[in-house]
Amino acid sequence: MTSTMIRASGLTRHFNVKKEKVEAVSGLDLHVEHGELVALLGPNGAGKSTTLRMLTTLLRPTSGTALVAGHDVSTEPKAVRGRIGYIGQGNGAAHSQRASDELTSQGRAYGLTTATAKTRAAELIGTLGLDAVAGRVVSSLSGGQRRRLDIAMGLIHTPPLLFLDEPSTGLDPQNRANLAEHVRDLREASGTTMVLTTHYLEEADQLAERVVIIDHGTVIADDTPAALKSAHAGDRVKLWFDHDHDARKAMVTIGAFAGTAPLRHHGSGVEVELADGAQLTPKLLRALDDALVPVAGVEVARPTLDDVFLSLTGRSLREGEPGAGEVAA
Ligand SMILES: Nc1ncnc2c1ncn2[C@@H]1O[C@H](COP(=O)(O)OP(=O)(O)OP(=O)(O)O)[C@@H](O)[C@H]1O
Repeated sequence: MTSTMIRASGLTRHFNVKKEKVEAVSGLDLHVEHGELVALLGPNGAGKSTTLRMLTTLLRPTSGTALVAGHDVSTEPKAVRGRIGYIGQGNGAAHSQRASDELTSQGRAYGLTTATAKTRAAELIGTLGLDAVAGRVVSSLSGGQRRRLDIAMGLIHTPPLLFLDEPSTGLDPQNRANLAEHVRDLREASGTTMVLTTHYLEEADQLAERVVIIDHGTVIADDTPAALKSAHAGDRVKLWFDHDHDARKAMVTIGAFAGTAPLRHHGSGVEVELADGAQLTPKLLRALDDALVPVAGVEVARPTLDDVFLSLTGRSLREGEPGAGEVAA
């Protein structure tokens, strides 16, 4: 049986910055069912954290409504807070308590008895792979361990709904993968509904069952990663040529072959989007051969969520990252 965990309608939040109105979130709608793992994905400043802060009652909406775990965030904030866990950006102050004690204290703060808090802390230490460091002071933990402790802190009172604001920001790829694995295990073991924000495309793709893409404070797409990719992006075929003039010549053949499919040209590389790359690439190579354009290399890649974002907005989520949008030679 499913039931609605979050129902937000027309959620809006403005900020006044030096007499100018910043519309951080504008008319955002979001539904999350019990047991789902949903990622809010979007570029910097898209409004993900502001959305999370409204859903967790840390910030009042300017307008719109949100029911979270059955309660209204504006009129029943206390009831909402008792039913959720929230792991914000940069939690985990450098406390001098031992990790296990920190967790037990947090449980006591939520009204658990000492015995229950200790049992629950031990369970979470096990699930999150913190056994080896449970007796160490929190300030001595690594970034990845600290982040897992943050998650344990957010789950100590066994909330049915957990919010994680950019849980893996600042972690290296290995720790990011490790954290993702723990989040998945936790969810499988407990059935906790989870909503996380991220600007890591791979994280959203691999971890979430549903990805809600946010841009300029509003939802621009909402579906499973696979459905988003098949609806908004085809396969990416990258071709390399020995000379720039070959690449330019190839553009003519490819343009005629692929019709209106988007083309990107960078130096001696060309990128083309084909609905079925596996089937059409050999035909494309034959067409280039017939046109006497020698191809130096080819690669067919399945679309990523970045391709989806690009197709929806004309921008890359990776803008600003080295090599973004280029076809490497
Ligand atoms: N307290 C605030 N005062 C003024 N402007 C704010 C405040 N909080 C957020 N904003 C602005 O609202 C917009 C959305 O910010 P938000 O932090 O929600 O984005 P985000 O998607 O979480 O970005 P990031 O991925 O960088 O964390 C940004 O333009 C930001 O500068």
